Amino acid sequence: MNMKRAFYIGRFQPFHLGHHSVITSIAKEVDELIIGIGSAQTSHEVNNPFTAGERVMMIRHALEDIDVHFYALPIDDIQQNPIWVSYVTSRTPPFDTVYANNPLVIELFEETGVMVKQPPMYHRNEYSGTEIRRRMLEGEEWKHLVPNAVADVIEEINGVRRLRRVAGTD
Ligand SMILES: Nc1ncnc2c1ncn2[C@@H]1O[C@H](COP(=O)(O)OP(=O)(O)OP(=O)(O)O)[C@@H](O)[C@H]1O
Ligand SMILES: NC(=O)c1ccc[n+]([C@@H]2O[C@H](COP(=O)(O)O)[C@@H](O)[C@H]2O)c1
Repeated sequence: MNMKRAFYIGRFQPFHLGHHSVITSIAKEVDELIIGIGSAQTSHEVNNPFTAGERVMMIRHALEDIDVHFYALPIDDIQQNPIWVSYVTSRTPPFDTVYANNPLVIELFEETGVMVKQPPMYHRNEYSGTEIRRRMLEGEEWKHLVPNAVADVIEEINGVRRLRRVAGTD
């Protein structure tokens, strides 16, 4: 069995339609996709409102329509960048390709000889976690920027109220 397996990491605070588009494209190129849920230890912060478990739930429901076998795995941050790639690979199934746009992620993987592909950005001004959290805080429309399943999860966990409370605006 020679599976083509790739790794894609983000904080997914929240998982939005930009991520969904990237994963739809990657799914056409690989047999399996490992989705790393980065900074898994953080939640209840203005820039990181959702827990790792909530982000697992968002991804699981949002990808029900996508034809790829995926693993969504929470990955805590560590203090030492030089050993981060070993740390990641010790917690994931083996993979041969990384898809990333984060410059540090690209640098760390390329230094260890892993191939990194940079997916194109989709409507980056709107499909952005920062923009979606801003809209939630300001009471503006945001649900059209995430898969319907993600909007449902955020409603179930009362995510907007949490964000406003931790921001001190509620
Ligand atoms: N609109 C988009 N199109 C394609 N890729 C995206 C888009 N938004 C984010 N990405 C990529 O997805 C990966 C994970 O991103 P991340 O979870 O940090 O989302 P983000 O929208 O950049 O969040 P934040 O604004 O909170 O930093 C990164 O490699 C990032 O560059
Ligand atoms: N030393 C480390 O723990 C380390 C190094 C590089 C990236 N990361 C994580 O990878 C993720 C990258 O995702 P973003 O593209 O959403 O920033 C983040 O959660 C970031 O903290 C962690």
